[in-house]
Amino acid sequence: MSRLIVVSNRVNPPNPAEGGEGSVGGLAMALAAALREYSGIWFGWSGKTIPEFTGQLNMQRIEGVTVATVDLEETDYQEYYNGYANKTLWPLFHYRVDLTAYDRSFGEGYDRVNRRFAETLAPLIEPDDIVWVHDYHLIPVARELRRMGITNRIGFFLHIPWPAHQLVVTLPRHRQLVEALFDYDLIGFQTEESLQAFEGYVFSEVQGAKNARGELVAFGRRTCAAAFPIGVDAQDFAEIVKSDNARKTYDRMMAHSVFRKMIVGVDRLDYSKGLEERLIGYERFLHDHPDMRREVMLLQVAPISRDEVEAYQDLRGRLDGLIGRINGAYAEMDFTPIRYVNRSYRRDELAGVYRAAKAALVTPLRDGMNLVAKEYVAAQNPDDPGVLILSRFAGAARQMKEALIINPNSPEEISDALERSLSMSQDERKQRWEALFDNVRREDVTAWRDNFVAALRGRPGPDDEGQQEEPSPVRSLDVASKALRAQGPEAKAMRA
Ligand SMILES: O=P(O)(O)OC[C@H]1O[C@H](O[C@H]2O[C@H](CO)[C@@H](O)[C@H](O)[C@H]2O)[C@H](O)[C@@H](O)[C@@H]1O
Ligand SMILES: O=c1ccn([C@@H]2O[C@H](COP(=O)(O)OP(=O)(O)O)[C@@H](O)[C@H]2O)c(=O)[nH]1
Repeated sequence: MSRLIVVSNRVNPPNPAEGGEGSVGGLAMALAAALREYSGIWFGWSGKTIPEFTGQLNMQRIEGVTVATVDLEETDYQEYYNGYANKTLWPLFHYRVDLTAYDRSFGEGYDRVNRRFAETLAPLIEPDDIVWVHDYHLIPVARELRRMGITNRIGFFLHIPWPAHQLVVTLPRHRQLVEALFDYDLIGFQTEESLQAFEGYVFSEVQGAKNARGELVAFGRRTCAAAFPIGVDAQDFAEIVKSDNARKTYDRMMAHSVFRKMIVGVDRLDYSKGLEERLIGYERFLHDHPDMRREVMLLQVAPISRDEVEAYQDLRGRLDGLIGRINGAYAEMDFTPIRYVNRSYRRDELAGVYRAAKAALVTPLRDGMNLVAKEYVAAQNPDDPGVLILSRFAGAARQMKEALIINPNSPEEISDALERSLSMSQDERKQRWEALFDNVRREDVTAWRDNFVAALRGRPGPDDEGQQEEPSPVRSLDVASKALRAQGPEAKAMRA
């Protein structure tokens, strides 16, 4: 059986010093779960910087997975991670052109680090391995590996939205970026919407087409693109919620919210998460429902993220002000409307918090998926579940239609949804939750991984005929979709 080599900027080895938990963020959580059943290698940045890049690999064996990390130079970190990844691509792909910085040095740092990643990774790749690269930090990795003669199957998954064509073209080097994606055998997106936006760019900007096999053809190459919505390890989460730590947290939260219904929000402190809009919606609720004020409290967990980037520092300052204003206006001597914490919590603690909350506010302005929405559902008590309030702009909204779907730009919609969720009958809550949980359980992280890997294995290998074919304008069924439909038992057999 060939090995799976996973490549991502953020690598999440469980840290014994943190009680077995790794870093916060959906990608790391999902990959840790996805790799558990595969014998493979997880390659990426160590999270550390050194004065000069050495390419020295730090290898560790953690719970059956070989983790290989590399340190980056401080300039790499500034230009590639803080720069091109988080000041250019992240805001642009989340529709924040106003926050997007186009600095040539960022692009150079991005290319350099991608080359360094590829050069360090290449010696680890064996002929039968399949390589799966993750997220916007690492789009050019396949191009660099191909330049070094690596012919293995290489797939790419984008965890964040692919934006509309009009936004992509604002990027000075948009063509090179998209061309680099054509060095992958398979490109995965979170949603059909992102897939269509990507195809829209290929058809109208670079005159690409789909061939009779449903492959995208452009730049004299062909690839396959499809949507693979990521999920959570629902089974694992349902177990975690029964653990001692989760129960203790649940009891603590219940004791702290006696006579009150707790509403919860859990997000990295990021402008894409719609935290300001959420708080303004909650303020509107407090204003419009004086009778319910003393019945509720909002717990917002917001671990600091990317704090060297100005837009994140500014957001933090604005949130401090906004929360101070709302608490100042509505607090009583024995009641604080918003409890706000900037530290991160372990999964088992979060599971207890989710279960104690009567409603969850997940209100991103744009989000690739949003795993918190799925974790909240997975953690509920089936006999007395809470209500999920979910932004229509989260990728998760495509699958979670039984949530209360809102537009986060409307304080009234948030306020109305809060009122509705807190007065919803148990029958309605159960009905909605059952449908949501069914989806969270079926379309979990294992299905996501197996579907992607099966589709990637189904792609023609280097020795197959017809790699460079002429585009034909026929738009037919997606090859990846066919692979997905065919993959049930095959995918199971692929687990190591
Ligand atoms: O690595 P960081 O800079 O600390 O940021 C954390 C991660 O944020 C983003 O997560 C995305 O992936 C999730 C799982 O697919 C998805 O649910 C969420 O909507 C995305 O925002 C980012 O894409 C990751 O690369 C980061 O590691
Ligand atoms: O204090 C915290 C806050 C968040 N998370 C985890 O971070 C992930 C956030 O993923 P999501 O897809 O919602 O958003 P992202 O941060 O990846 O954009 C989820 O698995 C959360 O459980 C965590 O472990 N501790």
